[in-house]
Amino acid sequence: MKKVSGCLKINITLQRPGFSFRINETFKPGITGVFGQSGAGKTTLLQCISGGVHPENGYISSNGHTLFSKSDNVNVPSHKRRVGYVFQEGRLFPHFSVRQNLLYGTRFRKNNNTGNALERMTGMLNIDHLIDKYPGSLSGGERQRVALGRALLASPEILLLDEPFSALDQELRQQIIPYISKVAKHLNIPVLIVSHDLPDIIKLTSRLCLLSKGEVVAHDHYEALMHQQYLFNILPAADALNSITMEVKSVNPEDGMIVLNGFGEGRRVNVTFEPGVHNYTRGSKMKVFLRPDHIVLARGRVEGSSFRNQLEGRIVETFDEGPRLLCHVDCGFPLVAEVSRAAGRELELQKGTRVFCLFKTLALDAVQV
Ligand SMILES: Nc1ncnc2c1ncn2[C@@H]1O[C@H](COP(=O)(O)OP(=O)(O)OP(=O)(O)O)[C@@H](O)[C@H]1O
Repeated sequence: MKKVSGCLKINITLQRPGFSFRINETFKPGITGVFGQSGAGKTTLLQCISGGVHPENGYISSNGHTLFSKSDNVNVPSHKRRVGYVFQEGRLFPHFSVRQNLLYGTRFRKNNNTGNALERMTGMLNIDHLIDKYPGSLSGGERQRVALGRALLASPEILLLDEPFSALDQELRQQIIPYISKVAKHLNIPVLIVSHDLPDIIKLTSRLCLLSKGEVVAHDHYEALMHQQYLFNILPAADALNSITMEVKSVNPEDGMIVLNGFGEGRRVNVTFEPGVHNYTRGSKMKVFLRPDHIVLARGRVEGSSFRNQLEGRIVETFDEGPRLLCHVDCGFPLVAEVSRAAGRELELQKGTRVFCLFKTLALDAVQV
């Protein structure tokens, strides 16, 4: 696949009855997760990039090429933009077989290794057995995988994925996620993913663009956004996840347990793994995910319990979220814990309170980075 490296620059406005869209952002090569409540303008953003919707003012450029410019009267038609667009429901050509749909994706390829690329793609997405079928006889998940393959085979300069995982079961998501990640790295192009599934997105990227009422309210790394109140105005608190980068300190295959080191002694976290399925080596980096409502806060260490992880820290901020209280805890690295307001009151949890964050190893989800 040809390596291209370039930014997607967008500075546009668009007016609809009751909705103003205004965006001035640069998307670097790599994956950016696009989040926002329903009607925030996520699909409008993707459609402006693909050429399906025309902004009223401004410009869009990709890798230094102008796709749209009001002042220069440029508006490259959709089919001439090197944009791969994968929709929630796939949108394949119904009268084409899977093979023909995939080959349609190769029409812009300049080299002649189409057959190899097709074979690699079908193997990777587990669709080789479907190659002679027609979209009408495929399941939603199968259609989605073919649509993804078709978009990638076109060697796009920009890849847009609109809710790409929603039709896939958990197993297929886990298969495709690393593949999307690998492709994004290899192609080195901007990839924008609209998804409501935060855990899947932050396994792919930590870069998020948050939209609200047609405007970008934040474009930053998830770890930084996690500690901003406005993330919780957009995301339900239950969807938020702690994401911590740690290092493997020791591996114990007998117990299926790895010990990870955070920052400094005493900041160790135990994670389970399946020996034989995953191989971890000392010193490798891991990303650990932990839901705020899977953390128990205690005023002291709890003896004689099954909690393998008890991290001491201090509350740096609290946020009222209706019946819940979000506590931002500094325990060498930042953690957000969610408790009921009643529990917060009884334990007198407030800024400065010393607490222990307790969580089971099984509450953690870890991926190698
Ligand atoms: N073709 C259209 N004509 C007029 N208004 C539209 C059109 N398409 C979308 N809108 C409006 O533009 C706004 C943004 O819509 P958009 O589809 O971009 O939101 P979204 O963030 O993708 O929402 P969702 O998560 O529900 O898909 C909404 O107020 C929507 O009603």
